[in-house]
Amino acid sequence: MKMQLAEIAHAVGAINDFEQWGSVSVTSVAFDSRHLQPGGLFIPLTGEHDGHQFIQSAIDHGAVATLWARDLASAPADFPVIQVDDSLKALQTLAQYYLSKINPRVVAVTGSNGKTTTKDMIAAVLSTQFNVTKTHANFNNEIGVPMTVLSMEPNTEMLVVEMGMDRPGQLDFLSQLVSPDLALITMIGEAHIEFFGTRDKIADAKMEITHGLSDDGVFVFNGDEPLLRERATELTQRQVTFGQQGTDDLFATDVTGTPTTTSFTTNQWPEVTFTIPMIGTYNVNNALAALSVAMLYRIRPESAKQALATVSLTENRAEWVTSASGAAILSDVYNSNPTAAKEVLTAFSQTPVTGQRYVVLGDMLELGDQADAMHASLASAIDATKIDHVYLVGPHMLALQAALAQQQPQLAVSHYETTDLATLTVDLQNQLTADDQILLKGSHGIHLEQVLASLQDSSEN
Ligand SMILES: CC(=O)N[C@H]1[C@@H](OP(=O)(O)OP(=O)(O)OC[C@H]2O[C@@H](n3ccc(=O)[nH]c3=O)[C@H](O)[C@@H]2O)O[C@H](CO)[C@@H](O)[C@@H]1O[C@H](C)C(=O)N[C@@H](C)C(=O)N[C@H](CCC(=O)N[C@@H](CCC[C@@H](N)C(=O)O)C(=O)O)C(=O)O
Ligand SMILES: Nc1ncnc2c1ncn2[C@@H]1O[C@H](COP(=O)(O)OP(=O)(O)OP(=O)(O)O)[C@@H](O)[C@H]1O
Ligand SMILES: C[C@@H](N)C(=O)N[C@H](C)C(=O)O
Repeated sequence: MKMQLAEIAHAVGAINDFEQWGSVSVTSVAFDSRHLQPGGLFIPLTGEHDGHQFIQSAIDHGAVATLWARDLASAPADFPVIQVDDSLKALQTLAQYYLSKINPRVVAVTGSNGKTTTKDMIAAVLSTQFNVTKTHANFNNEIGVPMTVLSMEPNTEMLVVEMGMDRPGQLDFLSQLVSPDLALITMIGEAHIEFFGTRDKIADAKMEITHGLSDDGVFVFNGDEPLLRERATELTQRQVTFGQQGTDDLFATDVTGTPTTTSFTTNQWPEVTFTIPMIGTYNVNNALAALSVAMLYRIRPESAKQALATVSLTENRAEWVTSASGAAILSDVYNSNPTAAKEVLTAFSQTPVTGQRYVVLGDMLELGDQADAMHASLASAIDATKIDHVYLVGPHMLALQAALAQQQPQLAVSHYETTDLATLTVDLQNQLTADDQILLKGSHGIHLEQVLASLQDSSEN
């Protein structure tokens, strides 16, 4: 971005006299002082601590100005300050102003699973024809979405923004903030069901992404999900469905896979075989979502094919890496919930291996009073004839351990507390050989990425 401080001050409704600094040029924003770039505007937010206390760090990292939601007397002397009532609201207001200034077409993506993967795929296919800005990593909430908007270069033509939620009303706010031209829902699972109770209520909350959709906008969704089909009938906007069934506008045919790629054709372009660098039929759905957007924005299928084949994906989403001992690790450690865990367990169990197949499953969080039943249900995706040892982490996984003991008593199963990742790591390091493969899957809060890092670290093995 490139704006003068006077323009920013007017946009956010500054309550102090900023005129003396009006010509200061701002080229980026950051809410973490450690991420400030020279020319940046510091936006102090309040988390466990108050961000205002890091103003000197922000200045040291190159900040040329700061928002300030505290008394001016506490602000740094002789430094450009824009005083506001609420810095988070100011961030969001500034983003809305900047969005109207750049005026890109906006594609908004949500869903219980697949948001980040689909966002990356959509950005890849659109980038063959447009200047695209997309959400960085998983920046998808009331802080992440405005940060994404403000990361746009002035020549941005398409903004692909991921929207997350774990409470009703959050997507309504985010959708109204960016007024999408295209709203997309990948699927309805069980993520954060603790705060909703049923998948119906999750579907209601996900549909909020259409609240900011323009009248001539388009709603794109997984047509294989009845909860979405029935809710889509209430919309007046144009709709496009994708999925694996012949009733969808865009559906896959002839799906084939290898451990590292999945290929498919579609009803819309039967002569074109698409290949994605990912395991799992579920990722075909993410690619179909992206191809639906490509179709709507008239991207040539050959261009979309090339873009998907070389898509740059966010790490730790069914990503193959190698352990220090040479074993193949399927890292799916960013997050977990029942649908996601079953999908990746099924895909992993089908990959050819010369050695052993191991699975590490961390607790799935935010499932509420359904947690134990949902953890036990993973047993249906674990086949003792294909998996040699299951390592479980967390209190909820005790329910799965009990289910496996009852249903497949011959299967080797170990359980660890969430505070016991070091012991699990040593046990795995002692077990893994170059012929083996291992799946790591668990909720963000279980931090299996620590186990992953240790397994990859040759100095530890
Ligand atoms: C409020 C905030 O800023 N949080 C960020 C903060 O975390 P924390 O509270 O621990 O900060 P501190 O108390 O340490 O510091 C307070 C502030 O001071 C800043 N600061 C600190 C030290 C320093 O030296 N200099 C500083 O300037 C600091 O940055 C704070 O602003 O810091 C963490 C580290 O930087 C951030 O990770 C944290 O950011 C939170 C998680 C956040 O929301 N970040 C967004 C950009 C984002 O989109 N993050 C996504 C995850 C979003 C997510 O979880 N989505 C859910 C669905 C939506 C749920 C929604 N209800 C929600 O709450 O998010 C999903 O399922 O996908 C991401 O990073 O992946
Ligand atoms: N279409 C899908 N259907 C079911 N599961 C999926 C799908 N896409 C991805 N997953 C699973 O969800 C995991 C997370 O993928 P991704 O990060 O793209 O989703 P997300 O919605 O952004 O997740 P989060 O909300 O946790 O950030 C994947 O590693 C995979 O296990
Ligand atoms: C990443 C964050 N949005 C999330 O899903 N947190 C839950 C509790 C988790 O850690 O899985």
